[in-house]
Amino acid sequence: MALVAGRKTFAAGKTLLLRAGVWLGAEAAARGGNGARRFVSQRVLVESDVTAGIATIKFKNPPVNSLSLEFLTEFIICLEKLENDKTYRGLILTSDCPGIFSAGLDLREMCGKNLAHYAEYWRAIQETWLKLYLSNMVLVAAINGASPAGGCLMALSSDYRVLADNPRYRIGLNETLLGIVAPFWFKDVLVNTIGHRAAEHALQLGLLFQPTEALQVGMVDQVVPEDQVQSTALSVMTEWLAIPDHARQLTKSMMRKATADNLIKQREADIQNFVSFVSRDSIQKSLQVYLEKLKQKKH
Ligand SMILES: CCCCCCCCCCC/C=C/C(=O)SCCNC(=O)CCNC(=O)[C@H](O)C(C)(C)COP(=O)(O)OP(=O)(O)OC[C@H]1O[C@@H](n2cnc3c(N)ncnc32)[C@H](O)[C@@H]1OP(=O)(O)O
Repeated sequence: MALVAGRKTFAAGKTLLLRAGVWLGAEAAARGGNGARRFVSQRVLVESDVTAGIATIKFKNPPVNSLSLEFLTEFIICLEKLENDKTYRGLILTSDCPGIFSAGLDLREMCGKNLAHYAEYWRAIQETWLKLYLSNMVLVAAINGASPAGGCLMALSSDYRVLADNPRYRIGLNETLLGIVAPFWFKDVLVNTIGHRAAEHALQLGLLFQPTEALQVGMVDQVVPEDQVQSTALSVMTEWLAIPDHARQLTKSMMRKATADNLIKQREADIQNFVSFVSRDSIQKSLQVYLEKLKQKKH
């Protein structure tokens, strides 16, 4: 296993520093005789079935798979590796943390840090989304836990969503409940998925949907018993992979390009908006109060 500290070049000529300990070597994979490979990185587990051309990424950033900068850095590297390796045509996104798909953005990255950190963090969030949303692979989200805000965005950026039937696993863009605002591109993805009226309702109220409601509003495509999430994701994937890649990829791009371009053309302005919004005293206070509430919930 190669443990390195290095630099990763992102769009717009910017760089994101890789933290020491980030895994870089696919060669670290344990290779089975049956075409199965398993890549191990600290926060992102990649299992793959080479014969089927399907990889599974399991988020492994306990306790709640928050999208910390370190997690995002590893995740982007894994995504790039899979995207560039023509072996893989399909990718399943799921969680290794029981009961949580992802708690969304890591609130600690947005609290009490300096402006340069907020900018670096937001660039990584943008990069993650663009890579997911525009992936040439078929993406199926096997949502095996709670999926608020940024966690929901990751699921919404997939091509198909299977959610475990557990009323505790709520999904939605709940930003307003934190006193913050979902950025326009989160909103665009939600509108593309559930339509304008339902999105307006959900976004203003910060609705987190239980599985049956999420299915009803079109936020997920299927709700299945918890122990069938992975097998259902796999059979959906097989169905999607039966379509010729070039035709499906061009169609996906036709459907998604305008939404992605909307961010790409104003990435720097979007970063500046985020930095000035999140660094306001009132927003810092809201986020701190929210974090404190989460902590106190236990006691
Ligand atoms: C003018 C317009 C300009 C616009 C500019 C942009 C504006 C900003 C846009 C930002 C968009 C934000 C997107 C987001 O994703 S924000 C994050 C939203 N996430 C949440 O609200 C989820 C919060 N968490 C929970 O609800 C629960 O933790 C959860 C259901 C996920 C799990 O519950 P469980 O009971 O299992 O676990 P705990 O609540 O006890 O949590 C365990 C510990 O984890 C900490 N925690 C939880 N969530 C987060 C998080 N998102 N970030 C960091 N830390 C988190 C929690 O505090 C516990 O910590 P301790 O063990 O230390 O107490």
